Amino acid sequence: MGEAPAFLVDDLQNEPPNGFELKNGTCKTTTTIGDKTYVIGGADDGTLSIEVQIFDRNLGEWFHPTVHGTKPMSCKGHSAVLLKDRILILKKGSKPDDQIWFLEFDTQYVRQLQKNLGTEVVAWSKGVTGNAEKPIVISGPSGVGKGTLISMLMKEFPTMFGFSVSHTTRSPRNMEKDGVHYHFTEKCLMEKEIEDGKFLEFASVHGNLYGTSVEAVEVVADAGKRCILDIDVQGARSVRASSLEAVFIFICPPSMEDLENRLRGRGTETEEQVLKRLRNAEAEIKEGKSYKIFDFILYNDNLEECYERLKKLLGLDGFVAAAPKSEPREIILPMDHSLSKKDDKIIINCIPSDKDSKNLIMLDVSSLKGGAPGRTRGLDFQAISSFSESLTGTNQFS
Ligand SMILES: Nc1nc2c(ncn2[C@@H]2O[C@H](COP(=O)(O)OP(=O)(O)O)[C@@H](O)[C@H]2O)c(=O)[nH]1
Ligand SMILES: Nc1ncnc2c1ncn2[C@@H]1O[C@H](COP(=O)(O)OP(=O)(O)O)[C@@H](O)[C@H]1O
Repeated sequence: MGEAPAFLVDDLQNEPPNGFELKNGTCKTTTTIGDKTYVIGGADDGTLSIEVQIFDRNLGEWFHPTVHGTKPMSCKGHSAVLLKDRILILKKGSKPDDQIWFLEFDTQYVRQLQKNLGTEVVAWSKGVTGNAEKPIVISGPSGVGKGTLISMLMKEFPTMFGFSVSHTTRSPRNMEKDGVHYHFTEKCLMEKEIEDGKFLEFASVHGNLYGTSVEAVEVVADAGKRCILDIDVQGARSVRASSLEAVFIFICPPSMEDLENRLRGRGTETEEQVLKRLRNAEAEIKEGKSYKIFDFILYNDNLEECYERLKKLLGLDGFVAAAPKSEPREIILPMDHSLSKKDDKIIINCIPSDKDSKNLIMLDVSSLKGGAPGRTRGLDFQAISSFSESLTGTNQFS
């Protein structure tokens, strides 16, 4: 709860329209939803983040909501447009990949947090154009050949697939590099990050903590690649229960004897660790074969044959590795622009710097996907030089 500056209370009690930019030099906007006005803007305390305050018009009181997600860095100004369950923020004078953000106030993620915490919650997510392909979850007992198959796939299709780098509290093996094979971390640090909602899933496996951070999956999609997750059966179950749509593949050994030989042959575990992994393998194989979690089971008997079957089920048999995908389209929003909204289309009217430039940009928000704690994907941009009468001239934010 806090005191509002007098000028702000005056502004707010006059019921400003949504998207209203407060004229006090603080680059703040207001958006009213029911009895609450969300004031969004750069912090006045010299920090580089955009702050959110809520003015409850009924009570005439201010409060700070609990803020989740990745916060945007401060900017020279922004515009705000109210959508169904989130506020679209267009940052002015920012880099193309940092212009569009969403402040969620009524998404499923926010509602769940509100229920758990019993406080007012908002969550930030960054807006990204285009969609991500469904991630591929690969599971199976230790030593079955998951890592080997994933390496083969990434080697043959380097521009198509990216690996989700998990966090783990186990120690690195000889050849393993931090940030490449795993993010090697401390238990207390990882537990704190799990509590902060930074993990999509986590599990205790063979006596260590492993987990997939939301960021690990998002950075792969940001690079325009399909994400591969190498996680245990418990983790696969958690992802299956989450909102992330994925393809689930279980890799099964031809026999326990083969599994034992591979594990021992790899020579990366102590005898005690080998025995623990073999004990856990029995339950994992039972669950994997039950088809409750997995869409496909692949038997890794002959490695080359198994790899061919993996490629086939991913639609890659006979596929010639493609040239790198083109860079995502980018549009630079000028500092000076005005906005209008009709249905799911937002028209950004740019004040042109030269007369030949296209001065209308249409932002389509009809197919938004995802959101906090990750990115909001599915945005589409189109530069247009003119637009139909029915859309221009409106200056309403609804
Ligand atoms: N739940 C979960 N399991 C993971 C994650 N990363 C790795 N694992 C699983 O943890 C288990 C042990 O992995 P690791 O220590 O690399 O040993 P390896 O499987 O014998 O190579 C394997 O079943 C992995 O699939 C993760 O982020 N989440
Ligand atoms: N089909 C196979 N036949 C024989 N050895 C295999 C096969 N697939 C993998 N291996 C070997 O088994 C060991 C374990 O494979 P790895 O990919 O590390 O398993 P995981 O990642 O599932 O723990 C490695 O030494 C690998 O070279």
